Amino acid sequence: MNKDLKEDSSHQILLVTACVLLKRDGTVLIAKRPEGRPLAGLWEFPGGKVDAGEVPEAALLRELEEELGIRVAEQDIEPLTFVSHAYETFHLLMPVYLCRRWEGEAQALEGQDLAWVWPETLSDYAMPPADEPLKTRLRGLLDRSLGQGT
Ligand SMILES: Nc1nc2c([nH]c(=O)n2[C@@H]2O[C@H](COP(=O)(O)OP(=O)(O)OP(=O)(O)O)[C@@H](O)[C@H]2O)c(=O)[nH]1
Repeated sequence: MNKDLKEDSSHQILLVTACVLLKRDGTVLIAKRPEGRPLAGLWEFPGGKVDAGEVPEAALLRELEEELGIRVAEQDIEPLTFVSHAYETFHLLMPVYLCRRWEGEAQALEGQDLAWVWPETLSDYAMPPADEPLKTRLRGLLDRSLGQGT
């Protein structure tokens, strides 16, 4: 373990779930964090913190309903990748799921801007530092996942 990792180990791990909602046309949903919140103005994948006593999948389904008003069944989310990123004051551990089927139309229920974007254009959007590696990784992951025809 290098020195930086050791120092980071004193930080609290924050477990946050995120979702790549993928439409049939190949676009994915990103949401802009509203003013007044940390990292305001940055685009991110829908999701949020896992509450104490909650399992990540339940947290994700709850957040998707609260933030976007869509209902997702647990069997319709699948693990896609994860992010492990050291922020100044906490260490983010973020499982990222893929979802291709949901009920309802995504609405901005928390005052956030929403955008359906092509994965290859994610680099045009300012995202939190933790999401930077996802911008390039996602395209390959989605190609592979769709190639499986699941
Ligand atoms: N949902 C989500 N959170 C992300 C992403 N990238 C990233 O760094 N985060 C960080 O993960 C944390 C999620 O916190 P949040 O404030 O959205 O969680 P929440 O919806 O439960 O908010 P709350 O504290 O108001 O209940 C924030 O520190 C946010 O910056 C991402 O792509 N999606």
